[in-house]
Amino acid sequence: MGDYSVTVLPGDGVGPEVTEQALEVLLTVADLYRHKLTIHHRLAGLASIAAEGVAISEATMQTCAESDAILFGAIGSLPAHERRNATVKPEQALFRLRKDFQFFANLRPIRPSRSLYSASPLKPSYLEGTDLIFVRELSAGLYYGHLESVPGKPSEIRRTERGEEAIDTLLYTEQEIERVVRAAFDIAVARRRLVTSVDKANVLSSSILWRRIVERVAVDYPAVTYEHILVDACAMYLVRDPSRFDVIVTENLFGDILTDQASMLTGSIGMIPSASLGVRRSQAGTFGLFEPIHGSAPDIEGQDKANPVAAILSAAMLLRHSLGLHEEALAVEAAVEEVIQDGYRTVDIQEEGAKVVGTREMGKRITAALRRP
Ligand SMILES: NC(=O)c1ccc[n+]([C@@H]2O[C@H](COP(=O)([O-])OP(=O)(O)OC[C@H]3O[C@@H](n4cnc5c(N)ncnc54)[C@H](O)[C@@H]3O)[C@@H](O)[C@H]2O)c1
Ligand SMILES: CC(C)[C@H](C(=O)O)[C@@H](O)C(=O)O
Ligand SMILES: [Mg+2]
Repeated sequence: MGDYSVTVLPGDGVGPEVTEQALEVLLTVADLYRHKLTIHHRLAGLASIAAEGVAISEATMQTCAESDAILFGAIGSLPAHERRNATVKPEQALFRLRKDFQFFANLRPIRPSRSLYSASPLKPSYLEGTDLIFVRELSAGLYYGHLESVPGKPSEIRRTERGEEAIDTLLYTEQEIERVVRAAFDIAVARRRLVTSVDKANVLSSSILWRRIVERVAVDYPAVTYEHILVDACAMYLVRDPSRFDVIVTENLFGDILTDQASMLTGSIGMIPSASLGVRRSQAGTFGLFEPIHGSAPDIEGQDKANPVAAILSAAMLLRHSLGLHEEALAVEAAVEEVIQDGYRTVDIQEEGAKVVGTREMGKRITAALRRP
């Protein structure tokens, strides 16, 4: 029996709806295995801006720092054009969490369930055997050019004599590349031992450095096969032959885009969880942030339509990676699979003959299916 603490940041839009279900699962599994779980509920994103004027407060950052893990929903719900000129943006909460806690490795597993093959736009024959994991670099690259901590590396729109111009900076240090590449090779050792490094080395300097560092790291992993592929070709292979991949490692923006695309192999973006990990150890694992890869889904907010599976599987990743509770994580994953096999579907994965249920009922059924193996 362990004693753990988790900070919960439900965020905006469907964030609170799916996080409520994930939290119920987490509390139930903790109960089942007799662990003590202390939950700190805090605000992030628009919810925090409305209440405290900032996307995430110092006090909330401190609470996160004192926890074993962070369970995150989603942030941001206004259409981007409505808040284009706002200086305080909900996304800043994520950037702050990722940068301050150095969450450099973002794991996004894509493993289509056989029971959901017909929910995917791809034919089942293309999906068979697909089991891959993205390791997306998360704390550097284009996303961070705007930070004052990177002087002279701007991200801005500026006026010139010829009109406006815009600039973003894609900066990677060799240390930032090496640590995420190493994380990918470490993961591959325990899987099918194939790393695919995705870049745009035919154009970008940052990708040329990235490739060099992959070559250097690979020397330490003689049992792992690796390949380099260009990001545009990767987008094509993900649809043509997804089962060829095992571990895909790539920089921040490429990883953001490719993972939303790859989510459709499972039928919906509402199915894909993620773990954002750094170097800090928690009492039995690695301190991390766990969230679905989807956003606040303003188009379905408040309608009990969001698929809670991505959030629930993120809770499973939290159990595994930050609390070191492997059996408990498997119990959550088995409960999700059981409910799907029983034919329950949220609208995003609905198929002919399926029993379509809302966010709450899907969550309730998964909670009810939890048992100790
Ligand atoms: N990590 C995060 O918090 C995160 C991630 C992505 C986007 N965002 C933010 O979310 C807002 C909306 O962005 P967007 O519309 O481009 O992306 P989105 O992921 O919110 O939604 C894209 C589409 O997927 C659907 N969808 C998303 N999650 C779903 C779920 N659980 N079940 C069923 N359908 C689901 C939505 O209804 C929508 O049609 C933006 O402000 C964006 O910045 C936040
Ligand atoms: C909200 C946004 C900044 C974020 C990202 O691009 O990293 C999201 O799309 C994600 O995938 O977590
Ligand atoms: Mg994204």
